[in-house]
Amino acid sequence: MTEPVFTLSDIVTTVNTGTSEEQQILKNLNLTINKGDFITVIGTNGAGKSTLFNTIAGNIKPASGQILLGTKNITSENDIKRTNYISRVFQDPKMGTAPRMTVAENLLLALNRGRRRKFKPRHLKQQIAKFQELTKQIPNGLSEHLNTPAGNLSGGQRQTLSFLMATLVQPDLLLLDEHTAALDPKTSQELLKLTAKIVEQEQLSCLMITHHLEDALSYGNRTIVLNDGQIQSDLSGEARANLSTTDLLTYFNDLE
Ligand SMILES: Nc1ncnc2c1ncn2[C@@H]1O[C@H](COP(=O)(O)OP(=O)(O)OP(=O)(O)O)[C@@H](O)[C@H]1O
Repeated sequence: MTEPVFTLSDIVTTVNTGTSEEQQILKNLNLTINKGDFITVIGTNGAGKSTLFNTIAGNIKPASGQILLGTKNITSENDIKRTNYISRVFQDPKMGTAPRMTVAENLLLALNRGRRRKFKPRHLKQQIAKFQELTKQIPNGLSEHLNTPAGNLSGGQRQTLSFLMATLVQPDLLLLDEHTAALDPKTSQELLKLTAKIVEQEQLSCLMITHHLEDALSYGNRTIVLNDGQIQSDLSGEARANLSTTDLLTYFNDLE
């Protein structure tokens, strides 16, 4: 039986509230995310995808509506508190890692997420073998750079590190905000494959924004189409399996 891990009910998100520029971005949006759902999110520029993620992560407080984590109402919890159970990977490889800390130190930081633990060199030593295994999963040389500061990594290596950090301690919800868009095609596909592997292995619940319709259909078990601040379509099962990218493109164009 499926159980909701995250529920958005009647979410209204406005920007520039109280000014003449006030604008409703999310318009009574409803979404239920079940345990193990890997949902790809598509939509035209300005449809509200980033605003949806900002609302889920607590960066923007909705004007109305309710956000539930399981059965717990977290609508008023701030973004910092939500990092204990929501992980996010951004498009920009520079976000999500500490540039002056080494790869291994960054991973240790991620391993200690939500725990009050002081940083000690012996803790790092205890984890090195694990970190080596973890980084070896992708053939981009990250495993040979455990002692390199994150700021000196290539974009692909740094984004892999961000992704591994986001999933090292299992989050209740993983948000992938076009996390492979800034990478070259080969590196992008490698990271997408690693994403699918880890999401499945760890049975993570995940939302992934993408502009690649092929990726939107080939990864995950559900695709939602966002249009003008609402979920226009929620595709899964046979309906999704039978859809080609051409069908989806037509569909997509109909929205504009
Ligand atoms: N802080 C803000 N102030 C004013 N307008 C905003 C703000 N945040 C978002 N918007 C507007 O809300 C709309 C939705 O933006 P959002 O970034 O969520 O779209 P998106 O679907 O992620 O687009 P893209 O694919 O281009 O990244 C856009 O019209 C945008 O200009």
